[in-house]
Amino acid sequence: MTTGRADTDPANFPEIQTGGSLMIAWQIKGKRVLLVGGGEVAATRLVHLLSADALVTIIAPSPLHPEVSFRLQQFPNSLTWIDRPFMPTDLLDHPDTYSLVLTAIDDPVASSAIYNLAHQLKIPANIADVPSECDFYFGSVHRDGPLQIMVSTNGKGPRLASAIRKLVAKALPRNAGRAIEQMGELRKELRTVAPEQREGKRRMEWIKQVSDAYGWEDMGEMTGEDMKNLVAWYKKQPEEGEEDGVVVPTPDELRALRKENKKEDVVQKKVDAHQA
Ligand SMILES: C[C@@]1(CC(=O)O)C2=NC(=C\c3[nH]c(c(CCC(=O)O)c3CC(=O)O)Cc3[nH]c(c(CC(=O)O)c3CCC(=O)O)/C=C3\N/C(=C\2)[C@@H](CCC(=O)O)[C@]3(C)CC(=O)O)/[C@H]1CCC(=O)O
Ligand SMILES: NC(=O)c1ccc[n+]([C@@H]2O[C@H](COP(=O)([O-])OP(=O)(O)OC[C@H]3O[C@@H](n4cnc5c(N)ncnc54)[C@H](O)[C@@H]3O)[C@@H](O)[C@H]2O)c1
Repeated sequence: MTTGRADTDPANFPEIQTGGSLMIAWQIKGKRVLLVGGGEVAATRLVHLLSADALVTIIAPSPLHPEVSFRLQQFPNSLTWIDRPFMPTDLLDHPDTYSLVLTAIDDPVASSAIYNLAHQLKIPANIADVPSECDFYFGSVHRDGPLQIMVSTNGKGPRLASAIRKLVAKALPRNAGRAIEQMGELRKELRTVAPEQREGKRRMEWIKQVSDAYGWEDMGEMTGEDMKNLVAWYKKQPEEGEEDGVVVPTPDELRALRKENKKEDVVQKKVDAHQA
């Protein structure tokens, strides 16, 4: 956040340790990915790709790993299987088809050839187990609805990444994923009732206060009715003073509204009482 004051003391700026990788959440939904190989590692790649709603062409000769066969049945609209080894024309004849190329095959020579073709066509590629032929590495991923946590050791110790991922998952609040899902709903709802650009600052302050004031349990257990009451509360707030006028109900106040009748003036009364 800008303070309006030019602060030039480097001690106030984040320290930078170079030599890492760029950690991003790639929006691959609806885009096509080439996955070469149909074994155990290919099955793990499919878990990541399907979780991200990608479309996947799998090229691998029979037999497939049972999990890969299962995914083909489970996601017939997202997955296509070509039952043979990879051929260079798979890429050369389709230079604009694939957003991403992954290999998970037990053939280092074929792997390198595929990497070189992808490189030539400027398609990002991951060659499982060959860091020098990876434009990006996979990480160890924990998923709970919209919550996605990726642990990477930047190639130093994949098994340790897996161990850290398990530790992190254990330390999370029980319903973190659900609470985040609910927060997404609330943010969406607020943007529809207060879409104007000038509302942005107030809206953000409101969401910040809700995020800070509500525990994970409160957030996870919020009902549709609670959200309507919260949005009604927001709308009843005085607009003057922008973010300074923003007050959120406590979780108890919000729950109390459930039992009372749903007339808007009840919300108005509570807003007034809270601000008094
Ligand atoms: C995280 C995970 C994600 C996934 O693949 O889904 C992943 N490897 C996992 C497991 C795993 N892989 C290996 C073992 C055996 C034990 C060991 O060697 O430690 C185990 C552990 C096991 O099987 O228990 C063998 C291995 N892997 C690589 C090499 C080559 C090298 O390092 O040079 C070798 C040695 C081959 C050899 O020695 O011949 C390379 C890579 N593996 C990566 C990712 C990338 C770096 C990510 C990072 O460092 O954070 C990177 C660079 C490229 C890539 O593949 O993207 C997944 C855990 C998923 C989970 O359980 O949650
Ligand atoms: N990064 C990781 O997490 C990790 C972990 C373990 C193994 N690996 C590596 O990943 C690779 C695959 O491992 P796996 O356990 O899935 O092996 P696997 O033997 O189970 O599967 C290999 C698959 O590749 C297919 N294949 C081989 N040559 C092909 C070609 N030219 N075209 C298309 N398909 C081809 C096979 O038919 C098979 O489906 C190996 O190199 C292994 O060392 C990576």
